[in-house]
Amino acid sequence: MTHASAPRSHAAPLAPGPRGAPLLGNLPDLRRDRIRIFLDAADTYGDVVRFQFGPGPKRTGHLLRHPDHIKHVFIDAADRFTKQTPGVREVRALLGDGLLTSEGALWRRQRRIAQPAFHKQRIAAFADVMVRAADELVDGWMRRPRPDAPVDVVSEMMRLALRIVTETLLGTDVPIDAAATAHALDLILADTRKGVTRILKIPRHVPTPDNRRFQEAVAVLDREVLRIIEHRRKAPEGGTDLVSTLMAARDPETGEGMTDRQLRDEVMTMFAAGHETTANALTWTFYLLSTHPDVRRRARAEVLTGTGGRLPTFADLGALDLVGRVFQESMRLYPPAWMITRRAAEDDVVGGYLIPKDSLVFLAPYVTHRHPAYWENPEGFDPDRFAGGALARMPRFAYFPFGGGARQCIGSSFAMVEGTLVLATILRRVRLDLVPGQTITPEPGITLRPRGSIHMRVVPEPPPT
Ligand code: HEM
Repeated sequence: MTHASAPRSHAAPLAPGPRGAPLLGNLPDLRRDRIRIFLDAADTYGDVVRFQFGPGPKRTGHLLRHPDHIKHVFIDAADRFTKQTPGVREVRALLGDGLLTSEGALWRRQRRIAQPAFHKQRIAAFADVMVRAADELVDGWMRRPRPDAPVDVVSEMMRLALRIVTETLLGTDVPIDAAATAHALDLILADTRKGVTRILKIPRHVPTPDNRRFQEAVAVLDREVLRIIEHRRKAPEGGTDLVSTLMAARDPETGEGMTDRQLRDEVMTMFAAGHETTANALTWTFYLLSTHPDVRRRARAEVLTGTGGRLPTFADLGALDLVGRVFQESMRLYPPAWMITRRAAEDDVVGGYLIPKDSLVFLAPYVTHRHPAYWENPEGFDPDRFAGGALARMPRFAYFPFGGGARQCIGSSFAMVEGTLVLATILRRVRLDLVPGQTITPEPGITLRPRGSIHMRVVPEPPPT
């Protein structure tokens, strides 16, 4: 079996795929349950599956499951694929032309400017903030009249990750209106989710009730982001946080700084991309630990021995091997960026099939992370599958929760450190037990959230000795 992906060829056949309705193709099915349809289609048709959302290549999408095909799109043929996709068009209404959505020379310049804020030393300096924020979250739970009353882990993790990203990257002690921000983001994400698969596209400027609500929510976030920027402007020169770095950056050719609009787009991007994803990963992790008490017990034991019972630090990360693997395995089963999309800028051939110019490719960590050729018992939660550097012995893109190539997540190390330290800090003091009777299902939007809330009871652990 060969998975080599050759350059353009018009002789290549179209990929197989499920038959759809006459006009809308597979769109009605995908609107119903994208995850199930993708998994079933890959089982039935193999590593390259074609979906049709209407007539023409623009309404054609290819699910690519094989690690070599993922590498082809991210690395080998990266210049043949763009981010001109429905998802990016939707999030651009909020993020403008920030790092996640821009392309070409603008993206290259912005990435170069932002990169130093994510160097290992910087992340080490953020570790204390991450641990303190998580420990204070537990303090808050314990101070309630009934400390063991259930909490909604979805919103608690969102609040925590929002605090961490604002206090570290955005370098601000401006109190963010967390409730208003979370509400606005919820609304925007829900609307964006609908937008990607909406059959009838209504332009954003048409004042429908949905569009009005969307614009109001964007205005709430704009207000918070502008507060951060104004606060930075008033601060003395020479801050080392990301916002200061972006403000101080000068174009080497023109000597010009970033416009207010560009600054707003970058801060909004970090604000949104820097907390939604990590919060979802943490939420899924606590859910999985509550359903696998043996793993939870082992992870807590590691926290206590690895740190001697005190609060964890950046230097402890090496001793938190299992905790890190728990986070990795949780992102295998529930990758927050569950599907990454690109558009073919020219005809290409992947796995022997034609990928016509203008059609889409779907790289879905959710699907590849369950590829039966690479993962034993793919639906099982088993952090030990990552033990002993197992990942290094697998094909590079069998696991890719942070994407790959030049557009790989800039915050991946930040997120791994945050995930591991937050888990260790919380596991040290409490256990989160799933309140029975809830049906937990993933909701595939731009990110993979649980549908609704997840209520969990906070159970204090014996104090570390
Ligand atoms: C568990 C947490 C996270 C996951 C799973 C995740 C996932 C991803 C993925 C898959 C991409 C690539 C998207 C694509 O190729 O289209 C990406 C890009 C990006 N992520 Fe993350 N991310 C996480 C955390 C973060 C954090 C903490 C930050 C910032 C503080 C961040 C900021 C960004 C930015 C700015 C980009 C765009 C990079 C570029 O195109 O140059 N992410 N992320």
